[in-house]
Amino acid sequence: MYSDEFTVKENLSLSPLLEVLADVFHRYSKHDPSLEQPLRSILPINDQQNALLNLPCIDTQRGYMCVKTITSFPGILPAIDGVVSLFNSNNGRLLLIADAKEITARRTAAVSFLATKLLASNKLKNENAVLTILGCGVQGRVHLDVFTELFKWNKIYLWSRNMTHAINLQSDYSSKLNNIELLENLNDNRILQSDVICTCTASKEALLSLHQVKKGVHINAVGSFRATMRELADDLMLSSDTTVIVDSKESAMKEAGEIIQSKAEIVAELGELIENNEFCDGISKDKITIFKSVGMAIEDLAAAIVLYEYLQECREK
Ligand SMILES: NC(=O)C1=CN([C@@H]2O[C@H](COP(=O)(O)OP(=O)(O)OC[C@H]3O[C@@H](n4cnc5c(N)ncnc54)[C@H](OP(=O)(O)O)[C@@H]3O)[C@@H](O)[C@H]2O)C=CC1
Ligand SMILES: O=C([O-])C1=[NH+]CCC1
Repeated sequence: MYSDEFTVKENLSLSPLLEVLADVFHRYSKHDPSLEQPLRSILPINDQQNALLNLPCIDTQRGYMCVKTITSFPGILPAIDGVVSLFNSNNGRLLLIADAKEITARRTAAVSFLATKLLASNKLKNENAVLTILGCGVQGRVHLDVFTELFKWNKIYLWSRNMTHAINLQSDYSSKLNNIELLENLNDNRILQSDVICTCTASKEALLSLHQVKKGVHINAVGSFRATMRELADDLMLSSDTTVIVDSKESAMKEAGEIIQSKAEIVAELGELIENNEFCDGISKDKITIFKSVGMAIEDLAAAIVLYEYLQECREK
């Protein structure tokens, strides 16, 4: 069975995806032996900018194995291309090949939302909550999709290095949302009003420093996945007001530019927060929480399982 990007978009529902993501993250951080995920390989191509990535994992509890093979060519749109292959872990049969662009986009934004729910649940109870998205490429767009499908924000600010991309995104949403405003630069004081910020860029220089954000903000830092990339400045990473959470400690220490360059302490993995109300409720409302993700194979596995099982159900009807 092959699912192109439109099939993935139409059939990958967020609610079951969030449930399976929470389960695999929890089991990953518990070192559950039925879930195996080695560190992914990132092979740089020639100029070191472009890369070939391979992300495998096995989940014998659910009975699936998955491998995603993608290229990352930041100068050519779409920057990410490739496929996700899902197998049966009991008999080795190939079950599904799906477009990796859409799976990567949606599962990454879903993970950012899961982190927001766990680390900033108080913000999602606030009717006046403000969301800011920096970077209006594929990830910025899908973060806007997912974050507005799952929560009603009072105000949304968009910024992109090339303002045309932010203007286009705002205009594509104009019939659905009338509360989106554009930020012309990153010194705009409106960033200081943000309760949740998603940074979705391929930047190599910090875009956000401590003075640009308010106390208690939650930041999902999505963009960097190489030691040379970063979106957040050292003062933000290292402030005593900041708590840093990552998707995987092993991956973050090898791939996340902000962590490698600042040497910030990682307080926990996202999976350690699941079913851990004590930790989540114990975060003071004045703390800045940063969820730094680099992306993991188990996220693609979760998305492929949800998609495959739904398509099978439709076939059987
Ligand atoms: N954490 C995770 O799990 C995942 C992370 N990623 C990473 O997220 C980032 C965005 O991916 P995606 O949206 O697919 O890529 P796109 O190529 O679609 O978008 C790239 C974005 O980065 C911005 N950008 C590039 N360079 C700079 C810079 N120097 N300063 C500021 N902004 C910059 C672009 O701005 P503009 O177009 O306005 O110039 C654009 O908004 C990438 O680094 C990607 O590798 C991707 C998938 C998963
Ligand atoms: O997890 C992922 O697929 C990626 N992370 C950074 C580039 C692609």
